This record gives sequence, C-alpha cells and structure tokens, in this order.
Amino acid sequence: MATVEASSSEGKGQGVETSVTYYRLEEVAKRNSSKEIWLVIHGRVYDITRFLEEHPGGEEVLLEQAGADASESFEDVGHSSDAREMLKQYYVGDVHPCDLKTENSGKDTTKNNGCTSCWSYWVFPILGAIFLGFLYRYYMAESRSS
Ligand code: HEM
Repeated sequence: MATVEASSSEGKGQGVETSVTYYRLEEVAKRNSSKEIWLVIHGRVYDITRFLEEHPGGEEVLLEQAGADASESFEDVGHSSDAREMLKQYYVGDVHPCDLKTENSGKDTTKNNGCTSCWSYWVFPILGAIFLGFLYRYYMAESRSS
C-alpha cells in the first residue's frame, strides 16, 4: 500500500488532531470496481462506494470516472454547494504531492509558458520607470536653461 501518513497532531487535548493520508494516483486507479469506487476531485481522494446508488446524477457517470481524476466532469455539471458539502463525507485523503506535480507538469503547458514570460512583468515596468526618469530630467534641464 503506497500511502504516506503525514501526522501533525498538536499534542493531547490541544485542538483537533490533523492527519492527512496521501494516496498515489496508481493506488486510486485500482479502486474502480463496483465493490469499491474511489475518485479524485481537486487533489482530494473520495471513497464514493456507498454514494453510488444515492447520486442524483446516476451511477453511470460515477462509474465512468472510477479510479480517475473527476475534477473536470464534476465542475462541468455545475454541482451545487450542497453537492460540494456532501463531498466531505466521502473524503479519505489527499493525492500524494509527487502525483500533483506530475499532473501539472504533464498537462499544464500554460504554466511553463507563464514562467518563460514572467520576466516581462518586471522588466517592462523598470524600463518604463527609467524612461520616465530621463524624460523628467530632460524637462527639468530644459526649464532651467530657459
Ligand atoms: C462524490 C462526488 C459527487 C457528489 C457528492 C455529487 C453530488 C451530486 C448532487 C447532490 C447532485 C444534484 C444536483 C446538485 O445539487 O448539484 C448531482 C447531480 C449530478 N451529478 Fe453529481 N456528484 C458527484 C460526482 C459527480 C461526477 C464525478 C459526475 C460526472 C459527470 C457527476 C454528474 C452529475 C450529473 C450529470 C448530475 C445531474 C445534474 C442535473 O440533473 O442537472 N457527479 N450530483
């Protein structure tokens, strides 16, 4: 079982113990039988086995997403805030951080493009400021000479 237990309990009697279980995507992918269905929504892992028959949208759509990342299809439907609230009951853990990284680097090409172009966010304002500085000095020199 490829789970990592990340416990950050603050000690006995002090607030709620917060422990997160991380699951690798390959492990989630195995839970795709009618006996056990897990899926991922926004980096969180849900065991929706007991929810299958209750789902207002039907079993079929959930079975299609079994063991996979259903974030997109979940959002496409435009689920209500009640539906989002329901998710909490089925939460079992988070996707392992290593899998979150590969997800981004593999699919999100805009992120790379964003990084290569981010220098423009500070270079252009600086050049603009220098230009305005020169302009100001020029006008000051002009007004003094006249
Ligand atoms: C554990 C995750 C999910 C929960 C708790 C959930 C919950 C709900 C609820 C409460 C509704 C009733 C309408 C609403 O309140 O928004 C609904 C409708 C629906 N859901 Fe889900 N859902 C889940 C996952 C999914 C996924 C992965 C799909 C994939 C396509 C899906 C497809 C639908 C559809 C098609 C409807 C019917 C929408 C309609 O009739 O307008 N749901 N769901």
